Amino acid sequence: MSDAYIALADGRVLEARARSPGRTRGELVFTTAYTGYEESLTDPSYAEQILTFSYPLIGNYGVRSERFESESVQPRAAIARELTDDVADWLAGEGVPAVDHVDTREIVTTVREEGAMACGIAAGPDATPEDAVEEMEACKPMSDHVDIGAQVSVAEPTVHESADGVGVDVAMLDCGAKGSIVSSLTERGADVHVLPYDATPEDVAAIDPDVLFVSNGPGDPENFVAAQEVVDEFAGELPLAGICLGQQVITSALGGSTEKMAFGHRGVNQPVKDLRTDKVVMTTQNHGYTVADTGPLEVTQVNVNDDTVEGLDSEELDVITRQYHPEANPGPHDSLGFFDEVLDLATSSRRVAAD
Ligand SMILES: NC(=O)CC[C@H](N)C(=O)O
Repeated sequence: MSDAYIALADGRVLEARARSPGRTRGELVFTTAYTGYEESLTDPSYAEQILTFSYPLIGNYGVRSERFESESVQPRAAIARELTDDVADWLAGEGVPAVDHVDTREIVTTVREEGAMACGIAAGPDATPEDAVEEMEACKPMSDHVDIGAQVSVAEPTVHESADGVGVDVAMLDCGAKGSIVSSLTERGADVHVLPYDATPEDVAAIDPDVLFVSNGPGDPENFVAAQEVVDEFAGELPLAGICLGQQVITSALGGSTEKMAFGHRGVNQPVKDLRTDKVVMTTQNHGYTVADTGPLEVTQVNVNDDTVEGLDSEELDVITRQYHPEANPGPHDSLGFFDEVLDLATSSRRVAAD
């Protein structure tokens, strides 16, 4: 007998097995990643979403906190064909509902055909289909989470110093930053000054940084109004860099725009072509919005599957951004050189300014 229910916005209720009890709701999305489940489940960009794994077995190499991207589990719930006890116990300990023994192919096909949608879950001995439907009906569209940054950002500025400093100071607007983005910069010798998502231009100026970096983050990039204002203030004055939501926020701030995709890109084998070299690399991705109008920025990289914007640069404004995740663990690491380019931008523009 089923003890878990998944209610979809199209009216269907799927039966499942409760692996971590509770009731919740969120935007239903899927990832095709077959590895990196600890990283995905702690990626702040999944806030307010219910994450379905299309790979059938999740948890086969345990759970280790060294691999976490943040301190807590970020999606509101997890769905898989089969979750190991390691993952189920971890999620239960964190109070995050999880279900398995469900046909995840049906969920993936539905999301591919109908788009990311409202979803409700009820799991546990007393769960009913009506509970799941009630949750689904209370689910808000992602763009209605106007202050989602507050859920995932640091509350106070935090400095991550590099062991082998090269004298580069990065001011990072933390819109829900993954730990690997910070460590990819400190490993290359940068000191990273992490600021709350709603930091002011004065907060950034006080650091006197060599580059302003906008992190990844959850939800609709147009809701990150304060970050857009900071970018607008420093455009042309400081080099700008960003990943995922960071690319979207920088583009909007400079006069471009973003739009919601039908179901987004979430996985570890998204092919990206660099238009300058014609080289294609494999990338990890997790986004549901995309750049629609690039404003003053030049498209340097595109997705081979659907031509969406993957990389933007501006020599004039000293901007370099990526829609995908060069830092992703466990990988692929084909595009890690992005962080070297960010540091080059920070140091070369400083030299020019000093001349
Ligand atoms: N990983 C991210 O930064 C995601 C950005 C944004 N929330 C999107 O879904 O497109």
